[in-house]
Amino acid sequence: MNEAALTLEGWYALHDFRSMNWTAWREADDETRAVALEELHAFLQEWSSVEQSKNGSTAVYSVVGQKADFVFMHLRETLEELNALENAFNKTTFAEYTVKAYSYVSVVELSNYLASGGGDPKANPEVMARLQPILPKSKYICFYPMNKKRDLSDNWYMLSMDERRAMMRSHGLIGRSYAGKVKQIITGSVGLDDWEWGVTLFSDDALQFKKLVYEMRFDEVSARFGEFGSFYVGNLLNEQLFEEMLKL
Ligand code: VOV
Repeated sequence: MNEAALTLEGWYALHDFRSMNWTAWREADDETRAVALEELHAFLQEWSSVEQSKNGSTAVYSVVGQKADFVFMHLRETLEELNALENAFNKTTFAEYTVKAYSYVSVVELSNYLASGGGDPKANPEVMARLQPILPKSKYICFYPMNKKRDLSDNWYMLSMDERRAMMRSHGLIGRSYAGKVKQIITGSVGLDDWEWGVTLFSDDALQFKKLVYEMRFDEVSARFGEFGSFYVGNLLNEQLFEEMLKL
């Protein structure tokens, strides 16, 4: 059997995409809308205190285009916590005015393709910071799921470790040239959701998503083996911006 890459897993991730039912929101009376906004604020504050105590992280973005209106990206230690928080949110009055648009379940993943040194990687604070990342609050987010191809002629999973490592090195070099411009969080989802990875990118310049993804299309690992799902792009929301977005 071919050699599987070794992976390290960190926090579980839930990308929860919602659309607003604007008709119902408009038809709600002022009091109901005020209760709904109050609940939304309480959740945003709770998520931010979880983040401050380093027990997880949450990023909130509006979504541009018709695929959704906003996304909550949550990172938590366990699937139970993710489940509890989505259920708690679904029980709110605010959630009654939202429609589920898409969701993605995965876990923060690092592979050993480019790993250096021995010892217990989880004893390394830099590795732990990558496995349990505090999500950047950059101006823009880009999310898409992807697979590596398993066709007869182009099957990633039939390549030797050395061939895959060489391609991942080239991938990493391109990625590194975007240091300071784009931050990536790769989450593995084999056995968890419909695609093999979730790719979440953060940047203060949305054009850098286009430039990075385009450049990677010419790199062998993406050019030959990359298969991509739908792309979601959005703008950072904080409590104030969320309220403005919901204002009628
Ligand atoms: C912002 C830039 C950036 C940087 C620096 C970067 C670097 C790296 C390194 C060093 C490594 C390998 C070790 C590890 O950390 O796991 C990876 C791993 C991975 N990547 Fe990446 N990637 C980036 C960015 C980046 C993008 C934009 C994409 C989407 C590809 C595209 O064509 O749209 C991507 C995908 C992945 C995936 C799916 C994996 C796991 C592959 C596997 O088979 O296991 N990635 N990636």
